[in-house]
Amino acid sequence: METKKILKKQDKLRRKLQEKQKKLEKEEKKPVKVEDSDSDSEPEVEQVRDKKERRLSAVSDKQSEKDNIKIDANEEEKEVDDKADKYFSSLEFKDLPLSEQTLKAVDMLGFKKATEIQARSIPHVLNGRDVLGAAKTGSGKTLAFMIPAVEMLHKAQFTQKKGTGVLIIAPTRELAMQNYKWARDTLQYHNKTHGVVIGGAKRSSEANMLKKGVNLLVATPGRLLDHLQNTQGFVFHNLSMLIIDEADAILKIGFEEEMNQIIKLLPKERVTCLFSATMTKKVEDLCRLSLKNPVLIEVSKDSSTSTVSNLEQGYVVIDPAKKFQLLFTFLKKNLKKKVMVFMSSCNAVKFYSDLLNYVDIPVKDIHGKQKQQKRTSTYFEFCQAETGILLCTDVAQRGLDFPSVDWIIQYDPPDDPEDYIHRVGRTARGADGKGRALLFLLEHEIGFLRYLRLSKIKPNEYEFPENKLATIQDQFMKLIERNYYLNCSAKDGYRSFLQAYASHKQREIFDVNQLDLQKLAQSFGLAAPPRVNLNVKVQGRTVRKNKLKEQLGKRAKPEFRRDNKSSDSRQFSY
Ligand SMILES: Nc1ncnc2c1ncn2[C@@H]1O[C@H](COP(=O)(O)OP(=O)(O)OP(=O)(O)O)[C@@H](O)[C@H]1O
Repeated sequence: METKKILKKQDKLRRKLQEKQKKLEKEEKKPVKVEDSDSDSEPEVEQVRDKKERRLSAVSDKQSEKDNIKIDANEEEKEVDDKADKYFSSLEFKDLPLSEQTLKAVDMLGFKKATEIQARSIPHVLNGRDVLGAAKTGSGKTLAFMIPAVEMLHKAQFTQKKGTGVLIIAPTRELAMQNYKWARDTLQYHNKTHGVVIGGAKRSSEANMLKKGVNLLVATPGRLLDHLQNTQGFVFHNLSMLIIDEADAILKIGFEEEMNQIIKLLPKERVTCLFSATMTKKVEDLCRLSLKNPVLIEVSKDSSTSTVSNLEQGYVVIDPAKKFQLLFTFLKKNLKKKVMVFMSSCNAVKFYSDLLNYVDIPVKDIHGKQKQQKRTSTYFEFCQAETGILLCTDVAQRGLDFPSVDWIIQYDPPDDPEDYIHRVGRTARGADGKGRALLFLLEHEIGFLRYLRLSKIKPNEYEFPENKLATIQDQFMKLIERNYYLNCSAKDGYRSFLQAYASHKQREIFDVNQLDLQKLAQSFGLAAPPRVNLNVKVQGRTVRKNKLKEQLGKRAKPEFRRDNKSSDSRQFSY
């Protein structure tokens, strides 16, 4: 019932978007001759494709990850082409060889023109080519694979008996649910069956559904492998299309082994589409394993920025003791906006969520330690909300399409520039999406800006005058001192923050030894840093640095349990 309500609301939002899009098109038509740009762009697309294809085979010739990155970086420096930033292509969906049912569904969704990534990849997939795709956040990658997937089922006249014809694998449960929603929308005028299997959901009802025959299946890797291996009557030998969404995130989370096993179990004769924001060594390995002679489609590769142009981004250098004060002041001023706040650990999200709700700043939270039901309902609630605050870990960083988010706050730093891009990509989505992002940095973390710049991310420095910060620190500390529950929660949050910090990917910048623990504790409302059972340096006292790093590193290892292969337990480590 709830899902129906949500879908209605989302349809309303989509209609709004459609109106805006029409307006935008009208404006676009004035200065730009679409026909001209189109006729120019065709050969260019081919050229780009040839070049990329050559590069892809070079990659499969076991070129090292390092070399590959170097080549890309050099090209990026040379070719600065902002034209690649345009959102829509000149291709209309009606010009594609699509079934009436799919065209009707796309029309119902309010879409007329294909985005760049859609225009470039749909024709290839329709022709049965494997595709390796990359484009900026919010550029419409989902429909780029969903439309040909649905068309394939239609053309092959898939019946329920034939079982699964299309399989879409996504890294997180929320992204799987979102993909499933797109699948349902795109399939609404076809008579094909569809379903979703995700960790945390009831396995037995999923198994029953699979036995009946699910033509288009969306899944997270752990649960999928479980069904592939253990669900009798799950027919997947007719699989014709495999889609791997956010491949780099799937591997980053730790699903490499599952993915290898899944690929081994699936029929070899199929079309495969793999979408990935970054080409890491692991993604290359997965490409080699799963794709056959793919077309590489990269949109906006040569753009001067890695983030979308409608995004205003800034950073602020903040004293750790004032971090929460700044967050509080910001949220208080933006209660009528839609804001996402990223933190580095589940316990920190939990603490700040408890605290803010306690002091009457209503916030929702999403993190990997919650039950799936709670995660799902929060996800849908925030999708529907026109305003509101969501505190989250990186579990909400990838692919999620929350409509109209105004602000992305990175209260704790991301792991790397890619994570930065995905976090800020939750705003300024779609053709006319606008948004703002703010990164909190401590003094010793400023070096991270250099990494961001290398990845073509150039946030501006923002300043927050101290006298404008809400004077809440004393009350905050008193509250944490007196309230037993909040006190325990604060200590857990503090410990988890430290562990996350100590396991940071770029430890030379995010160096745990540089943290002023006294001040850090204050940002959790604690008068003194709690014992973490580690010899952490407290204000200037250096304590066996190497040993500390070793200990922190050991303790801070992700909580992945190798023995729990069949559930998506790794998602809980966020
Ligand atoms: N052809 C289109 N015309 C107008 N809007 C579109 C079109 N295709 C997609 N959109 C809108 O763009 C938004 C982003 O789409 P989508 O979630 O597929 O992006 P994405 O590229 O997968 O982003 P991310 O990298 O963050 O996962 C959606 O809200 C969708 O409604």
